[in-house]
Amino acid sequence: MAAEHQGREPLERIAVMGAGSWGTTFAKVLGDAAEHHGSRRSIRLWGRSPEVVADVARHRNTRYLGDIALPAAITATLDPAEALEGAQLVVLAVPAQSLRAQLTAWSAHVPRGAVVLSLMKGLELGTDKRMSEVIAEVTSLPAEQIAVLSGPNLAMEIARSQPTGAVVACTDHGTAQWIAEACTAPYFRPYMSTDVTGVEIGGIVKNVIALAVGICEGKEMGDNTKATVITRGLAETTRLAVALGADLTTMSGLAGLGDLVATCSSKLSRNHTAGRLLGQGLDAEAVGARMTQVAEGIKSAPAVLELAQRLGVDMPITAGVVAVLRGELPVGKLEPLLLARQLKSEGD
Ligand SMILES: NC(=O)C1=CN([C@@H]2O[C@H](COP(=O)(O)OP(=O)(O)OC[C@H]3O[C@@H](n4cnc5c(N)ncnc54)[C@H](O)[C@@H]3O)[C@@H](O)[C@H]2O)C=CC1
Ligand SMILES: O=C(CO)COP(=O)(O)O
Repeated sequence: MAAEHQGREPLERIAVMGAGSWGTTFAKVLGDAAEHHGSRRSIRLWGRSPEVVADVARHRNTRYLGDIALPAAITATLDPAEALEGAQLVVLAVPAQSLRAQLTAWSAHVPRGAVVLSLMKGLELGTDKRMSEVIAEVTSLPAEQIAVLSGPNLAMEIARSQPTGAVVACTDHGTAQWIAEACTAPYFRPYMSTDVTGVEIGGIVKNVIALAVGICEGKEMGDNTKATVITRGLAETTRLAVALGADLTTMSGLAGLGDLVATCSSKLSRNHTAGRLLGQGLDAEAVGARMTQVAEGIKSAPAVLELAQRLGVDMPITAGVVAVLRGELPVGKLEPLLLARQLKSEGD
């Protein structure tokens, strides 16, 4: 089926770089999808922990996914070159701030014809680049070989085969379709888009807004407050996305509103959890020490704010979260600061 698009061959050899909660879960999606379609597929998962790699050989990743069974198509290795050899699709699922260094080390092993798919939801500190931009810089691959996937995709729910949607975006529709077909599983429904910027910005900024909603929860505020932060959070996400050339409709889709709602309401979300701890009075350092998995919003928030300021985009919730993270604003002052802003029309 995939061979019908752009002359691409069926997707049989995949490397997934990153054996944390999302990398492992997405590998499972790809394995279950192949099984469902009766296709042959080899999925090589690269991990940096010998314990995790040994566990995956027993079809488990207990550290991240408890007793969930992994499909037989998944094998694991500590050797990035072995994972990448012959891969038609290279899936990246490491923390955003570590991507540039890791991909630089791996890039000689990325097959030239491969498509690289980012699962990451972070903005690079210091450059304010999206992950697709970092991938393009490091690998020099053309845009039609770089794709992103985002949406309301809390890994643990998907690992338990609970149904969800997602968006695969690539400037080349055929590439997006090739990937979407390859990851369509009975519980996973991808949609396609060519709006790479919008899909990435939705995923990046919702983590910052989830920190803000978590703060509200930590301070035991009610649902009106949280709904207001979510809605105005979507407004500032949309302003930034549109200023960067994204499509407005992406923001009301799964990678915009969908992911924002999931992350801001779920106890499974690491960003939401980190926000709750901030709201309870812990400082950013203490929160970081408590987290065992990446909460991308903590590092991405200052980059989002810098990007917005450079573009002249007003992002008051993001600015407040950054001030709290930097220890410049006591968490108790965030609410009065946001409420005391000058009156404006809702559409502005
Ligand atoms: N977990 C989820 O529900 C979802 C996560 N994402 C995104 O996927 C990306 C990866 O997230 P997760 O797999 O959840 O993270 P995680 O914290 O569960 O796992 C990260 C993995 O990267 C590895 N790693 C490699 N280099 C690292 C380094 N320098 N520092 C730290 N870890 C390193 C870790 O060993 C671990 O296997 C993030 O950008 C996240 O926002 C997106 C959708 C859902
Ligand atoms: O991106 C996610 C859900 O779509 C996961 O959110 P957290 O990284 O906050 O856990």
